[in-house]
Amino acid sequence: MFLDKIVATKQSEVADLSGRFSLSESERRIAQMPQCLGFERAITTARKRSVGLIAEVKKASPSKGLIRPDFHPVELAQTYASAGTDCISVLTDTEYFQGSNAYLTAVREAVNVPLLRKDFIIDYRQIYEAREIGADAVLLIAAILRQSELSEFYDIARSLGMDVLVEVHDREEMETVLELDKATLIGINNRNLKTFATDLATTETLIHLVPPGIAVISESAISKPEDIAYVQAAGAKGVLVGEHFMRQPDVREAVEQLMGPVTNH
Ligand SMILES: O=C(O)c1ccccc1NCC(=O)[C@H](O)[C@H](O)COP(=O)(O)O
Repeated sequence: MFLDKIVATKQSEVADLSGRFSLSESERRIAQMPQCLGFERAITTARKRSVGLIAEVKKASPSKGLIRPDFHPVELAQTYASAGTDCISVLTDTEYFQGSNAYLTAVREAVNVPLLRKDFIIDYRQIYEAREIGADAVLLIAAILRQSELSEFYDIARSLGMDVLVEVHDREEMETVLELDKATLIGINNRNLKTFATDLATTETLIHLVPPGIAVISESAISKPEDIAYVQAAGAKGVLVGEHFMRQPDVREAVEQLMGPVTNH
């Protein structure tokens, strides 16, 4: 299964990271960094439109291969920022998405928009690394973590001042996350990470399980205003969009066409 392959790659990357990671050194460097920008606040209470937008900087993917050959992460992030994007997701995985930690750091220096490190976190050291490279939030994927790991990693991220987007794709994952009673921001991924099949109805089916007070982001396979209307009607407070924007020559226009004008909510 492809997700197992990704996790195996992450295990070898983490083995490498472990060799150069010092907790005390990382804590010392983080203590000297500015505070994180409020990712969750930006996509929920402070969002610029009735549906919040996390726009993704994504060069390639396992399901689609190379998506944007002419790829300039900083320019893309600046365009997203000027188009009124609430948050930006930057893929840092190299092997499968042709992303990079350096892209996130460069984007951090160029825009004043909260940033999500989009990667496959399986070890606490990756959370410290996320903070050090400039992330304001991390993604925790329920499909690849035990409940105890979700809990531990959630607490570590929060202790470092970052917000957490906890991602689920099915009922069992949602129940695991809700039972934990920590997540205030849940991403429902419309893409099955094991088969790559996408279905927006995933958001509509799972959102019914979410109690009030938890904001839901509908992730993946969103490309039309009707898709936005559909997940909004289901109850999503925001969307995460990558491939659709990456395939457009004029990204700013694509954001405006998909999301409509900024209304400051
Ligand atoms: O995008 C993939 O092919 C993929 C495959 C395996 C694991 C994760 C994958 N994508 C991560 C994401 O969740 C998306 O990048 C994100 O939700 C944006 O989706 P989209 O708008 O469809 O690019």
